[in-house]
Amino acid sequence: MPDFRTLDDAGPLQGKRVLLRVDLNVPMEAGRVTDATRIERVVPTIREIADQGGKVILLAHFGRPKGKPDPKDSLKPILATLSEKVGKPVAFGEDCVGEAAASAVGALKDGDVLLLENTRYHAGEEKNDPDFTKALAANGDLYVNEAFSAAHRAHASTEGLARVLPAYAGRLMQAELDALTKGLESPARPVIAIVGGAKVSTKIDLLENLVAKVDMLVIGGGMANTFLHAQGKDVGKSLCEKDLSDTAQRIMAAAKEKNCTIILPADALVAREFKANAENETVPVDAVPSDAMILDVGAASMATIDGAIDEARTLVWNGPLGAFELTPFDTGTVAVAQHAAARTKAGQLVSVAGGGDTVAALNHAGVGEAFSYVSTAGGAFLEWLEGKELPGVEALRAKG
Ligand SMILES: Nc1ncnc2c1ncn2[C@@H]1O[C@H](COP(=O)(O)OP(=O)(O)O)[C@@H](O)[C@H]1O
Ligand SMILES: O=C(OP(=O)(O)O)[C@H](O)COP(=O)(O)O
Repeated sequence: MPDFRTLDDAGPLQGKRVLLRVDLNVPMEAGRVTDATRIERVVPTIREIADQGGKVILLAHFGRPKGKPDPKDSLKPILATLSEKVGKPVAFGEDCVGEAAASAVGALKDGDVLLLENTRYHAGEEKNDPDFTKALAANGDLYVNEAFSAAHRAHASTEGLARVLPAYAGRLMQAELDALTKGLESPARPVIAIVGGAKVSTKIDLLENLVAKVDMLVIGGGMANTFLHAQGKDVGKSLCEKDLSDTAQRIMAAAKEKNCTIILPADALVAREFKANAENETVPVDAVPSDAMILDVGAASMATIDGAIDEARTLVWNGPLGAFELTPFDTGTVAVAQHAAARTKAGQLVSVAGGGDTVAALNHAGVGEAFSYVSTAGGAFLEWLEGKELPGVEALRAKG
């Protein structure tokens, strides 16, 4: 039994304005959604509320616009895919608060669905500002949090609203917590974690706790470059947060103390341009040309990672090993994903992966269905794994 209220406790929804926080931070390319998993996973809840005659008002963020409107982070381009998946037209409000939001909400009939523009267009969102929370709450009778993948953020729409409106966990929120608890509460050992991707500064700190929970930690993607730099290697023009060298060193020391083996790439696929089919070569990580970027792990690293997976009985994975959206820099991520999927199918591995881009990468590798569980969450999943209470979930509990 969950220790917070769920949609089952919300009473009749007919005519109610339901503020439904979802995560629509989906991978996009040229204005089109390239992986709709996060949308598909919230559709049942949208339909459930609409079918009961509730007015569904979707709140979501996109990208990191830093408190100001920025057209490149508009949610409008997502509307077509959202409507298609929901199976009926979804209205759009040009702002999530104020007059634009109020009139869009006022125009809703029972069972209608409305998407409001990016909550992060307002500085009050990330500051969890009480006045901004009040402005959001003005358009709802109740609040349902369905955004497990943003629950590690204590923002107005993920945390604040739960404190000012009757608050409930959505079906996906419930399902994610149930599945992760069942799959990973007492994982079969050894446990291997793979952490890659591009959100280095927001994820690096949590590796310090993670090394105490897992037996092996594979570091790939942009995260690996930061560690290679901390080891004194020249990573050329690679995505790398050089000012986080101390943090990387601290994590390597913590891993040693906790007997967690850190696996960094030994070789890398490098290129001079960040584009598909850019001229590329495989080099050892201590021979990266100063004008090149590491865009994927090399073949020797893939073999090492596959070998480590063979020793493990549980895999947790967030963050692609390379820039998988661009061929051939998807090679490492695809090969390792397929290897993990084969081990899972053979009953030798429990594999749990998550994150907006990681899910897209697994689908790209054709193994989205083959993993034991695929979460919509990346950073939130890793924080949950560390044992941290997620602010978005905690706020729901307080209302329980
Ligand atoms: N070596 C690299 N250089 C540049 N970008 C990379 C590299 N490796 C991975 N990435 C990028 O990381 C992004 C995904 O990172 P992140 O957002 O942290 O993952 P998730 O959404 O799964 O949590 C992808 O867009 C991918 O292209
Ligand atoms: O995409 C997300 O997280 P993820 O990249 O960890 O999967 C969430 O929407 C959170 O976004 P944020 O990391 O900008 O707060």
